[in-house]
Amino acid sequence: MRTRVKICGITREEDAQAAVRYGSDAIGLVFYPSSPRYVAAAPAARIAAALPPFVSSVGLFVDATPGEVEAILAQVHLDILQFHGSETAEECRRYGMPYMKAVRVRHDTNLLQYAAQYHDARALLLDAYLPGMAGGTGIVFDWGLIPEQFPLPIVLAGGLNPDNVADAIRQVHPYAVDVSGGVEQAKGIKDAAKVAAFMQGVQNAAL
Ligand SMILES: O=C(O)c1ccccc1NCC(=O)[C@H](O)[C@H](O)COP(=O)(O)O
Repeated sequence: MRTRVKICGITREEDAQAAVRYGSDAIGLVFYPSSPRYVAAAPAARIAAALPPFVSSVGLFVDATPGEVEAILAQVHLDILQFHGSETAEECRRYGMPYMKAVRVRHDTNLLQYAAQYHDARALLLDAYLPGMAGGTGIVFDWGLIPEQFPLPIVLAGGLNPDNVADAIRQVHPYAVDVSGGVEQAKGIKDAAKVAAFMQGVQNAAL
């Protein structure tokens, strides 16, 4: 099965269209006001509405209140929610929508315990741990910390780029890879050539 791709931190329609053009399966919209990749509801709604069928819109939240999430859901078509903070499983479930839980991995992280806790998540997104940063770090974590047998689909994130994504796929065999900084020209602004190179890297993993 082909490794799926999510390009996260999309703030502009042209970047979403480039992601789609080069074969991304999903785009991520960051609704975390402290992020340099934050996108407000109105442009996010336009970006999501312009996606073709079978390309998913993922809404990313970091410890947002239910009211904040509901306000986005009322305005933006989202296919799946991504919780990137310290949300409990109960908090992730409350919207009745498919969700992914991000886990920031460090040497003492018990990933199997997270998988049990968030057993109804569609996937666990594994990202690098960096104190003081919720995500989008551009840092690669030690993929050797991921158990070979894992009960949930894995979305591998953290410092992926066109040069390392094939190795990442060959080593981890994730369901999907997630990239933000590795395909940017500036924070929140994607680089179409890097997007194309990243997608080529994903394909190269299968060669
Ligand atoms: O992108 C951000 O600024 C961000 C801020 C807070 C939480 C999550 C954030 N981004 C998440 C992602 O873009 C991806 O899921 C992932 O972390 C990949 O980022 P990168 O290492 O830059 O490829």
